[in-house]
Amino acid sequence: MPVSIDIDNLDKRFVMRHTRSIKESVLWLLKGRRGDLSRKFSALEGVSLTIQQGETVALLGFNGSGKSTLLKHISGVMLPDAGTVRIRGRVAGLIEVGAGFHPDLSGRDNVFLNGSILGMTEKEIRQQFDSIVEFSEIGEFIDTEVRFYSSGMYLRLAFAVAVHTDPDIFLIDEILAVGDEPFQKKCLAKIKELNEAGKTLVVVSHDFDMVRKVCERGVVLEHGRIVQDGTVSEAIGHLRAG
Ligand SMILES: Nc1ncnc2c1ncn2[C@@H]1O[C@H](COP(=O)(O)OP(=O)(O)OP(=O)(O)O)[C@@H](O)[C@H]1O
Repeated sequence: MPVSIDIDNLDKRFVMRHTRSIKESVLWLLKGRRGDLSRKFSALEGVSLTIQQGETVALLGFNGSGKSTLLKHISGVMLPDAGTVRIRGRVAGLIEVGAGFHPDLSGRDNVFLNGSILGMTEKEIRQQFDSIVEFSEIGEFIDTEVRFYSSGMYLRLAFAVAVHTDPDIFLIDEILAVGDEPFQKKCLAKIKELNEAGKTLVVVSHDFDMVRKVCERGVVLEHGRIVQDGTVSEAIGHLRAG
């Protein structure tokens, strides 16, 4: 199987922002602004991961362990401080509800906007449009500005567009949680269908039941480092053992 995602020695550091007391700030100014008021910390450190085409991978870990940051690097919306991420094929990501949507535009216009961001041509979007709207079950709200959508409605439209882009790699961050149960079931069935067609899937979730249903491999992150990489059951076992 060819490699789908190849991550080598990835580092990402963020500035830790602190609110400072007036006294601390004045002292800092009096000392000639010496020293740094902000501290950096590593959200990802030396992360290397190779995912083959067609694999289903869950990124697991406690809050703040770096899962979403890693997914954002795979999707390309975030750039590393060091290391490389190599991707083979088209990536579609459901990473933040509403990302890639313009609030002042209707659902219809956003399908075209989002579809083109995800690499579809206008002709492809026109051909798929009815099927996208049908999958989303948005109905007549398709001509409403999306600022009036509920988070579940956003998800429905975003998911519908993403699966119609024919992605080679599908990334999902937690957001299925905002869908109601029937829609979640429909999404899971669609995800399975994509995987059976040989697509690669990377999921970030705290929902172990869902993760067990869709993923075979489990990668556990702890303080920005990979501490376990095996079957999804082994990964969940590792987390439960604390
Ligand atoms: N844009 C950013 N600027 C500064 N710090 C950030 C930024 N994005 C994430 N972080 C920090 O990086 C760390 C990892 O965050 P991340 O969202 O990747 O964790 P996570 O494992 O997805 O957590 P959760 O399970 O809570 O969603 C956290 O400490 C977070 O505060």
